[in-house]
Amino acid sequence: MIHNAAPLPSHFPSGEVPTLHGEGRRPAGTALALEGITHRFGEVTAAEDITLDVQPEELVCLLGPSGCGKTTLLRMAAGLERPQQGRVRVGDQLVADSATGAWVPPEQRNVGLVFQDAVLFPHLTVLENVAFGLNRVTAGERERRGRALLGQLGLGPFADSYPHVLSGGQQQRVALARALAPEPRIMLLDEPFSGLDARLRDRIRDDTLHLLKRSGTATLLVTHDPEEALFMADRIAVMRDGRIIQQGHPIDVYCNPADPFVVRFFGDCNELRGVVRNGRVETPAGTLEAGHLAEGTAVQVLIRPEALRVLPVSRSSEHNGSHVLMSRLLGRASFIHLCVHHGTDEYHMHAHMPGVFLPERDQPVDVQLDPQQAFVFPA
Ligand SMILES: Nc1ncnc2c1ncn2[C@@H]1O[C@H](COP(=O)(O)OP(=O)(O)OP(=O)(O)O)[C@@H](O)[C@H]1O
Repeated sequence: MIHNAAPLPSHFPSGEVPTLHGEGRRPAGTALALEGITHRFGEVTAAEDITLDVQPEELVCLLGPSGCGKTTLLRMAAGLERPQQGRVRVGDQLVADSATGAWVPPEQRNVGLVFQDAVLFPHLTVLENVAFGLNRVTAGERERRGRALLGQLGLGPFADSYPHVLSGGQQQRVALARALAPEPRIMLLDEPFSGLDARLRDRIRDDTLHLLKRSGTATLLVTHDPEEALFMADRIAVMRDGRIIQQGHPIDVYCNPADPFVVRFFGDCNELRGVVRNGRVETPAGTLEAGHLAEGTAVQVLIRPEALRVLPVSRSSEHNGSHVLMSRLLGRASFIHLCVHHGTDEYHMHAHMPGVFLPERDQPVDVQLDPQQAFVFPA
């Protein structure tokens, strides 16, 4: 059975992103900790015994499909939702504890919040919006910091404009600057780029990443977009149905997925069935190690399209008959529909090849398998 599935230049030439925090002001200790959070809305379990931390300067992505509970966790960190069970800490401060009823309201948590739709104060200028939360510093310092942040995000010329003259992407950057201005202990970003068109989104993502990293701000980013998580995250926590099913470095999550759901979530793949024989599993494209799985175990095999290398060969009577059904250019890669012969069986498989690689229909091919992009799980 087969399941079918450039950033623009940054504002900041490499190494030129200004620093928000002064040197030596890096915070110590965990920036955010969610401990044993369980939360239900009626029959729906939005969070089930969630434990997650964000370290200083770290960018953690909560990644999962719609409705899995990402926003609920972010809202608990922000203080917009009280956990029915569990604790929340921001820095050293216990801000919510279901056992004792301890509760610190959002405005006292030292968190920065940015949602999908930037909501700016329409009656304040862009600079006044950014300086809004800076009420403990002098007017001069407010203006200096506000202008510095706007400059870092390429919005300096708009400082004295009102929000309605800005594009959606510019408004989103102002919202980011406003949230960053008070130097929060943690930034909480909920799908902040999803309302933007693709090219603008790539650019704002890139600018945001550089700004957060240079400012050393710990960040929890909610996204349903696996590419965004890979681009932004130091650590990814994959969620499904209110649970974190895997967390780790992006490479671990991508290359050592915990289960088929995680593999599929990063992109459609070729799915096959097999059986462990002599510690290995045979597939139409090649043989895979079965790891610790016992002899005779029925398995499912998930093969990413990029795991398949397609080699055109000349037509001959010795060739096994594997051939191209269709080729399409996706842009940076080419997508090839294959009919792969294996014994007396034929399999429809999908391959991704880098660049422009468009073999014609019926072209005989050999297919090679990169085992690092193929995964075996008990069926
Ligand atoms: N206030 C609420 N009342 C009732 N159900 C809610 C409420 N908030 C969230 N839910 C439900 O809890 C579950 C988790 O929702 P949540 O918004 O946290 O998921 P999500 O992963 O952020 O999804 P999305 O990406 O679509 O925002 C969903 O089934 C949602 O319908």
